[in-house]
Amino acid sequence: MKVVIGCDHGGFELKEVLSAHLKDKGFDVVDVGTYDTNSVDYPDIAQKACEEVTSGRCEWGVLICGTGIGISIAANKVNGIRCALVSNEYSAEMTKRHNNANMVAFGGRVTGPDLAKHILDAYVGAEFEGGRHEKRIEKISALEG
Ligand SMILES: O=C[C@H](O)[C@H](O)[C@H](O)COP(=O)(O)O
Repeated sequence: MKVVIGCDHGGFELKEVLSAHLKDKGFDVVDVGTYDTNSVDYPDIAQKACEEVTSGRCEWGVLICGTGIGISIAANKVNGIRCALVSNEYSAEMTKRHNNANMVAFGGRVTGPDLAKHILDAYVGAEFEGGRHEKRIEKISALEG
């Protein structure tokens, strides 16, 4: 399965860790940058990564900035993207089960690498439940511009 990963300079180190982790788990990882710690603007990275998902080239994606906040806000402006900022395993699992989130965001300056890997595993291991959650997601889509 193809997945996308992207970060700004504040998320670069964690991106490297999570990208390697996803590859170890057998995912085909599309890395849209950034590729070093030079300063970049997270909305530009969010846009690139979201395009990989909305186009269907990637199934889902991971975004990382310093806090995870800016890049998730930017991603959630893109029609069709449901990006959850996650900092614990329960939320990561539930955002797949209930929100069918197609992107998860991390704060590279917030969440340590080992915890982040566990959080990502919780998301990867969960399944969307459908049912009553379908119509709620339809209502989210109806809010899109
Ligand atoms: O929400 C925004 C992110 O945390 C950015 O990574 C952060 O604002 C970048 O800050 P700076 O340019 O001071 O490294």
